Amino acid sequence: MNQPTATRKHTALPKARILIEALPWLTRHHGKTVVVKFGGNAMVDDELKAAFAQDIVFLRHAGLRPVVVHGGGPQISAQLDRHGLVSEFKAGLRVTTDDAMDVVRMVLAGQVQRELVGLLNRHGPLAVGMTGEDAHLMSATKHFAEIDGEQVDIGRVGQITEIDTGAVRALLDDGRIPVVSSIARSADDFDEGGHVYNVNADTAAAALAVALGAETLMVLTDVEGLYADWPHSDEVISKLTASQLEKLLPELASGMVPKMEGCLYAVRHGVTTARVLDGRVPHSILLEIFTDEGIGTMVLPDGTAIEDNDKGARGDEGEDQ
Ligand SMILES: Nc1ncnc2c1ncn2[C@@H]1O[C@H](COP(=O)(O)OP(=O)(O)O)[C@@H](O)[C@H]1O
Ligand SMILES: CC(=O)N[C@@H](CCC(=O)OP(=O)(O)O)C(=O)O
Repeated sequence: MNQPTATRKHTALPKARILIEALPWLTRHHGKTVVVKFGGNAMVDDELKAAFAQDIVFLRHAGLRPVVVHGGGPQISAQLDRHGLVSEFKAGLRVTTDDAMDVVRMVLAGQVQRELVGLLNRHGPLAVGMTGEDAHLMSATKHFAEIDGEQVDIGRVGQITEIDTGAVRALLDDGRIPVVSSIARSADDFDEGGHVYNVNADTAAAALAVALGAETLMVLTDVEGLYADWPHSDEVISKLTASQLEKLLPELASGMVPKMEGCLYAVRHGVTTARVLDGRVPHSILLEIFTDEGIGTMVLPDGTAIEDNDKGARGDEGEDQ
């Protein structure tokens, strides 16, 4: 009779330790806003998406204010393909014709966002989906890609000019979880209304994190973090400062460009840490936050001490050093 009780107590100890490890983090971040970008490449299967939703709901119940910005690049490409439209990227951004824009909007707002809202709301009436068009959340003008010093027209790709955080803040104050699709309303004078722009989701997440005065930006993708010498090596850079990242930017390729530019912009404009995490690892958000090990790449503002092999410093996010 006594034996099973003793065994139960014993096996519960590591779980209790994990919760205790999280206590300082929870205390410090209570009430803080965290923007989490869920990349299309990280939405590998239903189990991972459900685990992502659980992590976000956990953050919300732990007293944080999570905001989700989602991607959907591969999902858009698949749908364009079904419509017989080709996917072309320049400087990491999708060349977006007017026809492609309809598909982008349909997939992001009508498919990916709806699925995430549904998964989050399995846990209660928490998530509310919106795009940058709603309540003027994101306004944008036409963005030209810079390639070899030239400004290249890549269609209906937008550059965010203004963010009105009113609706997102109201939802957060109401205990909801905003789920944002990276489509912006046009702020161009020649557009008489109704026109929208396709904004890279990493860029949108970083801009929203800054506008909300978020504590943390987390970017979930399909690699372990920022590789030092991609594609030749899989050595992940675990921590780097804004200046160190700035020096690396010209060497980065494809989807990592807007991702790391976004992280740099965020930490240069008041966000305390920006992290790139492997979204293919189930519960990567909770692992990063609630254990001392930490995974992925952390970008810190300049002037923050980076102590290698200091696991405690990871958990503490470096602010207090
Ligand atoms: N230095 C680098 N470190 C890691 N990944 C890199 C690097 N440079 C380019 N990449 C590429 O960037 C991809 C992630 O960007 P992207 O495909 O846009 O993902 P997401 O859909 O999550 O936004 C990786 O899968 C990898 O192919
Ligand atoms: C302008 C531009 O490139 N927009 C992206 C928007 C979606 C996105 O960014 O999705 P991921 O985060 O999954 O890559 C696109 O059309 O693919």
